[in-house]
Amino acid sequence: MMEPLTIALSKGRILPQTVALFRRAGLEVPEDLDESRKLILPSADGRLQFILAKPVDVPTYVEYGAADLGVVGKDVLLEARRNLYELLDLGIGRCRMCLCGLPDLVWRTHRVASKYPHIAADYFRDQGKQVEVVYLNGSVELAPLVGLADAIVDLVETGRTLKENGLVIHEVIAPITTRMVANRMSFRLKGEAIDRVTQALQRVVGGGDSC
Ligand SMILES: Nc1ncnc2c1ncn2[C@@H]1O[C@H](COP(=O)(O)OP(=O)(O)OP(=O)(O)O)[C@@H](O)[C@H]1O
Ligand SMILES: O=P(O)(O)OC[C@H]1O[C@H](OP(=O)(O)OP(=O)(O)O)[C@H](O)[C@@H]1O
Repeated sequence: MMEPLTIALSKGRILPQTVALFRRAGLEVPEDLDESRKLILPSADGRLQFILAKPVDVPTYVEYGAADLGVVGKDVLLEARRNLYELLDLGIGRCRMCLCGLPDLVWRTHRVASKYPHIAADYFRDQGKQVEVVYLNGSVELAPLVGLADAIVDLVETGRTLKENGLVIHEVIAPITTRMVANRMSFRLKGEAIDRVTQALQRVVGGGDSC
């Protein structure tokens, strides 16, 4: 029996859609994957092994080869800057990375709050604008409301969080979707098994493209 292909899935928001997509692609996903507290779950046919990680940690598992493949948001990939192959756009977890703030954005503190400090810093460097990026781990929309920052760089999906807090989008920095990534060595050594998974998923991703 061949060694199984290890796939790191992001726990949380995108997990149910990821599981649905894998099943639609005819890939065997353990019955209890999204309810169980287990972190390593083999598929019944023994060809795949799923590991469940925090989204932000998925690129780390894949770069070090602890997982051959990973399913993770483009936001996390842009921020993590790991050395991985991006194989497929899965077309789920669709949102936008945006610069947001109060409707009349005034630069007072010259600070921008974000859970994505690299993405924010890259954006302002490209704009030639000097700002201090302040890292926050969530509820980032709070920062401009209480004077911690003038603006934020954060994900916007429906726009509801912005609206309920009196904030608006000033610029869309990047469209975001969930991607499948591969470890560089695995891609060469386990090419056949990786191709099987990639092609199965490619057939069912709505509007997603091969990268
Ligand atoms: N409205 C949204 N807000 C945040 N992420 C979204 C949204 N819509 C899609 N996504 C995608 O879902 C991924 C996972 O989001 P999720 O909230 O589960 O993880 P997280 O930000 O690491 O959460 P936490 O820090 O609370 O564990 C994001 O990286 C992003 O690619
Ligand atoms: O446009 P919307 O549909 O309102 O979605 C966007 C919000 O969702 C995410 O936060 P999340 O719910 O992950 O909580 P967090 O602020 O603790 O990260 C994101 O950081 C925004 O705050």
